[in-house]
This record gives sequence, C-alpha cells and structure tokens, in this order.
Amino acid sequence: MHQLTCVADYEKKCQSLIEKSALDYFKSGSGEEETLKRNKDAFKKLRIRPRVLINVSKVNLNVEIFGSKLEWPVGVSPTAMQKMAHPDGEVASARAAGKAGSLFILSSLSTTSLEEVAEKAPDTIKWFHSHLFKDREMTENLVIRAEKAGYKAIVFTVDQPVFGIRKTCDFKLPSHLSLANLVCIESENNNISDTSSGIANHSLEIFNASITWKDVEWFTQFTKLPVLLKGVLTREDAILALNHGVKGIIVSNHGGRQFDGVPSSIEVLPEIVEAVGKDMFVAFDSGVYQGVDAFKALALGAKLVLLGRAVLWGLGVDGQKGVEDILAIVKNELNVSMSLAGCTEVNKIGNKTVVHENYFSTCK
Ligand SMILES: Cc1cc2nc3c(=O)[nH]c(=O)nc-3n(C[C@H](O)[C@H](O)[C@H](O)COP(=O)(O)O)c2cc1C
Ligand SMILES: CCCCCCC(=O)C(=O)O
Repeated sequence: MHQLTCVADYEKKCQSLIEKSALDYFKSGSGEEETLKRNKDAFKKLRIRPRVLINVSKVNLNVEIFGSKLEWPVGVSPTAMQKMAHPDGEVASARAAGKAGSLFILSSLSTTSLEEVAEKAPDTIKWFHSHLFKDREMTENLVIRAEKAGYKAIVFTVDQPVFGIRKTCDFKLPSHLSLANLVCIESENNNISDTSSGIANHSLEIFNASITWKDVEWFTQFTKLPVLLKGVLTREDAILALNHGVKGIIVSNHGGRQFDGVPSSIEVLPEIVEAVGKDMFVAFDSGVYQGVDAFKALALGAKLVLLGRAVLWGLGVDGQKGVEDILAIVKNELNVSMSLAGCTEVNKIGNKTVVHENYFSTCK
C-alpha cells in the first residue's frame, strides 16, 4: 500500500473505508459549499516571509493554555458522532490527542459519554463543548458533569442557533449508536438522543434559536471553568465576548458547515486579534489540514489552532493509531515550518512572518 504521508492521503483513504452516509456528513459544508472551499483557498493566498541564519537546531513548540501544558499549540476541535468514523470513536481520538501532547475537545453530541472519555483517556487534557440547548437544565447538568469528570474548560458553540442548510441534512445516526451524553434525558415526548427524524429536524428540537448575549452571562455563572465561545467571526462580537466575561473565543466558521457566504476563518482572524488579542485568548479553526496552515494561523495571532475533519480522516482510516499519525504529521510539518521560517519558539512567530499575496504586488 502507498504510504500515507499527509492529511490529504488519509482523507482519500478514508473515503474508501467508511459508510457513504457518514462520509457525506463529515465532508459536507453548507449551501453551495463556497465557504468550505474558501477556508482552504484563503490559506493558499498567504505567503511566508522566512528569516534565515537563525540557529534552529532546537525548536520549542511547547505552550501553556489556561494552566495546562501542551507540547504544541494544536488541538482537536469538537466533532459530533465520531463512532461513525470508527467503533472506538471519541475515546480513540482523545487518547491520540493525549499521546501527542495535544488537547481534545469533546462534542456534547458525541457517541461516547463524557464520563467514559474521561475514564478511558485520563491523561489527556480535555475541554467540553456544548450547545446552549433549549433545555437549560440539561445544559447546566452537562457542564456540571464535565467539571466533575475533570474537563478543564467549557466551549459554547454560538454559530448554530439553527442548523445550516446542508444537502445531507436527512442523515440519521445508525440505530446501534446514540448521542451518549443525552441518552438518559427524556424530553416531553421522546428520548432526546434519538436522531431518527434526521439530524436537521432533531437539531430543531434541541438547539435554541433564542439565545442572546444575556444568556452568555447566565452560563458563565454556573461554572468555575474558563468559558470560551466558538464561532465568532467579527471584531464586534469578539469585543462583546470580552465584555461579557468569557475567557476566550474560537474564531471559526464551523468548517464551512453553518453559513455559506461568510468569510474563511483565516481572513477574519487578524481583525479579531487586533481588537481583543491582548485581552483575551483567541483560538482558531476551519481549513487547517497541514502544519503550515497552523503556522500561518499562529503568525496571525491565534494562540491555539484546532483540527476538525483532519482528525476524522485519521480516525476513519485506523482508529487511535490513525489519529496519532495525523497529529504526528501535522506536528512535524509545523516544526519544519517554524525551522524554515527561523522561529525557535511559538511566541517568536511574529505577525510580519505571514502576509497576504497582494503584499508583493503592491510593494515595489
Ligand atoms: C462531522 C463534524 C461534526 C461537527 N460537530 C460539531 C459539534 O458538535 N459542535 C461544534 O461546535 N462544531 C462541530 N463541528 C465543527 C468543528 O468543531 C470545527 O469547527 C470544524 O470542523 C473546523 O473545520 P475543519 O473541519 O476544516 O478543520 C463539526 C465538524 C464536523 C466536520
Ligand atoms: C442533533 C445532532 C446535530 C449535530 C450537529 C453537529 C455539528 O455541529 C455539525 O456541524 O454537524
């Protein structure tokens, strides 16, 4: 078999291994998938200005985030229903993240309960993601359970008051799987983890289209853990997040899966970092498939870069080992990028290191 050497190889291989319905769900973006495409294209428009004759025999990728030490500034984004990629699902991804000295964010819509992930991946630094569900008590309970199980931060997704338009939205979770964090919770007339009506319809039942900044204040109150908002794409909202007491934001367009037509995440990162970067923690995802993409996001001010689908492709190919491989590949690529750019520490990746391609046509 041809050796798999990059994330794109894993994606290709994964396509021949997992169920078509799962693949379509993982791969798809919203609408005409313009934003999904833009996420990758925008990275290609960024150019690196490398510095030479700097001793790069030792490159240090270590960072500390909310008191946790990571071996490198890249983690795993929350992605729902990972057992559709591999039977070991979220436990495999979490363990791989721990082995790689990385960070794992568990989706509340996981096919493994948050307690099982905590028990089986005890050494991994884990954050818990949740929506602000219609059922507030359920949201609060999830956060309390996560806090008790040892998760170190709470990520609230704010770009999904409703489900984006997707061609794959009649997709149902196979009957042997369930939304494991929600299984024991009964809503008025059904089990809240039952997606047999299709995930778009089911999301209408559980997502909360009425959440506002007022609710942000409510949910920062019932946890001692740092709270981050995921899905911020404008400087205005970044400033509001800061003013509402959250500790960080994740600049993300949900991997192009929510609102087709919004910019790529990397296009908006500089304006957000400029507005709040000194005062709050800014993480980044959407469109990162190589270490050099992570390097560009770090140069533009992100303190943590997250991988979404890239991890799913590794998981689909070879479970935990596949995710370990993906993380090792991206880590090595980031290391080489830093060496070739002359950056020996993550905080030495200066913002002049990466420029838009137009920089060269206008600078005579
Ligand atoms: C299959 C799949 C499921 C996802 N599930 C969630 C989720 O439950 N909550 C959430 O906030 N984001 C979810 N996301 C979005 C990711 O957290 C992340 O923002 C996105 O995948 C980043 O883009 P990338 O895939 O290009 O790296 C999901 C993405 C995918 C591909
Ligand atoms: C009711 C299940 C909805 C899962 C949504 C997960 C998600 O955010 C995605 O992008 O897909």
